Amino acid sequence: MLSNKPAHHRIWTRLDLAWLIFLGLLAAYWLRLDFSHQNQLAQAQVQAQLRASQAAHALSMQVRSQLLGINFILEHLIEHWQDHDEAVFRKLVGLAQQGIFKGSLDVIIVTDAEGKVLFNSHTQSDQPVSELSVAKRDYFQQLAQRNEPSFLISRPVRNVLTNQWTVQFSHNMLIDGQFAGIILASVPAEHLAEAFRQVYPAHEDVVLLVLNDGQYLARTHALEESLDKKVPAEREFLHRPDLQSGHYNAVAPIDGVERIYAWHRIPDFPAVISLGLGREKVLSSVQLAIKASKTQNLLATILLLLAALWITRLVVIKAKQNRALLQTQERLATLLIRVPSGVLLEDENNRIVMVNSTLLSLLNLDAEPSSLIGLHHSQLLTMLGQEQAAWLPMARNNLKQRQLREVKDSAGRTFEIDWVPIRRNFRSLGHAWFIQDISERKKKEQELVTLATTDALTGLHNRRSFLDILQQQLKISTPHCPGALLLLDIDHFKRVNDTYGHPAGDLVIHNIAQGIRDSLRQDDITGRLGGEEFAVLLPKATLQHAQQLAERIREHVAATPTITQTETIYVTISIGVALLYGQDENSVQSQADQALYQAKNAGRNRVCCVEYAADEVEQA
Ligand SMILES: Nc1nc2c(ncn2[C@@H]2O[C@H](COP(=O)(O)OP(=O)(O)OP(=O)(O)O)[C@@H](O)[C@H]2O)c(=O)[nH]1
Repeated sequence: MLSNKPAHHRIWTRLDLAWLIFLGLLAAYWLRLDFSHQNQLAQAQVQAQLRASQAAHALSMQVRSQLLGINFILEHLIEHWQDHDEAVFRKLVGLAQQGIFKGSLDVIIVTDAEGKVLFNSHTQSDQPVSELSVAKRDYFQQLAQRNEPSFLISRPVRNVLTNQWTVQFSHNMLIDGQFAGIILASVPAEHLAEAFRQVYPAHEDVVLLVLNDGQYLARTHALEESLDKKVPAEREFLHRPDLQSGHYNAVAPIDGVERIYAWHRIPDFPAVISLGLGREKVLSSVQLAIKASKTQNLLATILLLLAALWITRLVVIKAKQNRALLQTQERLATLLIRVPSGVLLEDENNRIVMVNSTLLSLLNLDAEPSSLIGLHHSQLLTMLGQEQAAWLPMARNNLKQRQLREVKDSAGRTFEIDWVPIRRNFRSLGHAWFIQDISERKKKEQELVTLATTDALTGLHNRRSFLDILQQQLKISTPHCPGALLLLDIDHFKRVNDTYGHPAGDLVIHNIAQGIRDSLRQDDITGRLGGEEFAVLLPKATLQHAQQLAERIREHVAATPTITQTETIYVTISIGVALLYGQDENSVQSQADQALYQAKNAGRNRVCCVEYAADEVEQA
C-alpha cells in the first residue's frame, strides 16, 4: 500500500540533501572566489612594490649623480679659490650656478677657518662682503674637525632673506692638510621637490629625500609641513643600516594617504630616496575588476538560486503528481482484481499496460499479471492456446468503434469479447479488451426466451411465438412452395372435462400435442393457440401434402387414447387447412378457421381445406 507520509518525507529528505549540497558548493565557490580576489590584490601589490622599488632605485641613481656633480663643482671651486683670482672665481661660480640643479642654486659662500664669510655669491665684486659668520652652524663645526676632504649635506634651513627652505651642501677646504674654511652651496628644497614632482605629479604618489637620520630634505607634496620634521621612527631604513633597499606599506602621518613605499639608499651619500605609490590608485583597476567580478557572480548566484527554487517547485509538483498517479494506479489495481470481467489494457503500440488475474484464468494462462506488463501483444498470443489466441487478434489502432462479439470455446462456454478503443483528441492512446464468461447468462436468456415462447402445458410454441413464425413464413412463401397452416381443435372437449375432470383434460391436451409433434418433420412448427386449439405450420408444403399430413395427424390422435390411472379416454380432432402463399396473417388464419368450422359442422373428426380455384390449386 502507498503511504503518504513516508513518500512525502522521502522527497523532502532528498530535496534537503540536494539543497545542502547546492548551498555547500555555492559557499565553496564564493570562498574560492574571495581567495582568488585576495590573491589578485596581493599580486597587484607585489607588482606595485616591484615597480616602486625599480623606480626608487632609478631615482637614487639620479640623485647620486646630482650629488656627485655638486661635490665635483665644490671641489673645483675650492681649487680656484686657492688661486686668489676673485674675477676668475666669480666667473666659475656663475658657471657653477648654471650647472647645479639647472640654475636653481640659491647661494655659494666661502668662509675662512673661523667661519667668517669671505665670499658670498649674492654680493657684487665691487661691494664689501657683509660681516657674517657660520662658525656656529653644525656643518661648519663638523667639517672643521675633518682633516680629509669631506662633503656634507645638512638639514634644511630657512633662508633669512627669502624665507625659503634650503638644503646646504658644504665641503671643507684644506691647505697642507690644515682646515682653511668651507665652501657651501645652498639649494631651495622646493627645487629638489619640483624635480621629483615632474616624475610623480599625482598627489597620491610621493617621493621623499631624507637624510639617514630621517630628516626630510625634500618631499613632493606637503613640503612646508615636512621640512622641519623627521620620518616616523619605525621606518625600516632608520634602524636597518645593513639594508640598502626595502619596502613597506604605511599611512603617511602628514597627509593621511595610504601608500606602498619602496626605499633605496643613495650610494656614497648619507641619504635615502623613498617612493610611495598611492595604494588606492595602484590597486584601483584590480579593485574595480574584483568589484565587477563580485557583481557578476552575485547575479549568477541569484539566478542559480532562482533556478534551484524553480526546479524544487517542479520536483515537488512532479512528486505530488507521481503520488497521485500511484494512488490512482493502486485504486485501479484493486478495481481490476474485483471486476468480474477479464481486463487487458494495451497502449497504442500494443504493449500490455494492465491485465487482471480474471483474464488470465479465462484464457487458461498460468502466469502472474505483473509478469505480463510491458510485453507486446504478439508475445501474449504465443503464450496462449490456439483457441484463446483467436479471441484476441492484434488490435488495429485505426478502428474507432467498439467491437463486441461472442465466441464459444470447445467446452461449450460462451464468452463475450468487448474491444474498446481509447482515444483522446483524435489520437489513439491504446485499447482495452474486456472478456466475460456469459455462459450462465446465455442459459438464463435462453430459458427466458423459451418461457416467453413456449406453452407450459404442452411444450409447443405459444400463440404469440407461433404467430411470429407464421408472419416470417408468410414473407418467404412462393407459389411452388406455398406452405400451409393447419388449425386443429379437439372435438367436444367440454365433455372430456365434464366427464373426467379438468386434470384429465390437461393430460389429454398434453398427449394430443405429443401426438401432433410425433406426426411431423423436423422443420414443421407446432403451436397451441389457446384452450384445446392447436396450429401447425408446414413451411414448404403443397395443398395435397398438407391435406395428407393433416389426415395422418387426425388418424393418429383418434387412434391414440389418453390413459389415466382409472380411465382410457378417446378423443378426436377436427382440422382446417389453408395455404400461406398470397395471404397475410389475418386472412390465412381466417381461411383456416373457416375450414375448421366446416370440419366441425360436417360432423367433426375430419380434415377440411379451403376451396381454391383450379389455377391456384395447380400452382400449389
Ligand atoms: N382441461 C382443460 N380444459 C380446457 C382448457 N382450455 C379450455 N378448456 C375447456 O375446453 C372446452 C371447450 O369447449 P367448447 O369451446 O364449448 O367446445 P367443445 O366442447 O370442444 O366442442 P366443439 O369444439 O364444438 O367440438 C371448455 O369446457 C374449456 O373449459 C385447458 O387448458 N385444460
